[in-house]
Amino acid sequence: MPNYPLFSNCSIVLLAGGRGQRMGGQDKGWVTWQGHALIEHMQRVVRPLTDDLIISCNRNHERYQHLADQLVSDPNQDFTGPLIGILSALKVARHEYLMVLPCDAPRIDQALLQQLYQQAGERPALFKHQGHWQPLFSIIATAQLSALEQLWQAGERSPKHALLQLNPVAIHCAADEQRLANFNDPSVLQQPLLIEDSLC
Ligand SMILES: Nc1nc2c(ncn2[C@@H]2O[C@H](COP(=O)(O)OP(=O)(O)OP(=O)(O)O)[C@@H](O)[C@H]2O)c(=O)[nH]1
Ligand SMILES: [Mg+2]
Repeated sequence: MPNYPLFSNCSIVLLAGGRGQRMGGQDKGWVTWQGHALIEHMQRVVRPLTDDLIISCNRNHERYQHLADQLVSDPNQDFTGPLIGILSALKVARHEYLMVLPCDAPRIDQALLQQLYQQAGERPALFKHQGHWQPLFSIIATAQLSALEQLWQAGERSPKHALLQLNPVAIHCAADEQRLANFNDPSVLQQPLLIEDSLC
């Protein structure tokens, strides 16, 4: 029997606080794909990994509460982007590290997240795919909160630019990596499961 949680010193935040404009203004976490909400796909993968699962959301709090250990919400209604969700999660995270994930990447799996976890350290670690940093697939020491807050106070709103200020470690992905795929608009909801995917 494995010991749960599998990542012993790591909180995880699922970012679900966006406007979902490209999904017609829907709360993306509750958009259904293959019979389950996107947030349910994500929660199924990460639930065994942590005993501190945080969901950053601005709507449907009661529904999200059933899936998480803690909820955070943005301090205002402006949808200033995911960096505010990351900051809010860093403030309440109970562990030394915070793994950051979006709510709309239902192809992720534990093997991919293990790669991220293995790079946990003083410097943030981020996936890099086809030359592009993926700041919403990252792991950050909670001790970096004050540095990120200073950047926020100075007007920074981009998670990528903020994390790049902290000299991050890149985790390079294969060019054909599918597991980081974001579901941004309704057209992708028609995509089938990959052959190796399985849903409990
Ligand atoms: N807390 C918080 N999270 C956000 C905010 N904006 C985006 N996110 C989250 O960041 C991730 C990436 O954002 P997008 O893929 O652009 O999602 P979105 O902003 O809801 O969708 P669009 O309105 O179509 O851009 C998603 O998991 C969002 O839920 C925000 O203002 N606050
Ligand atoms: Mg957006």
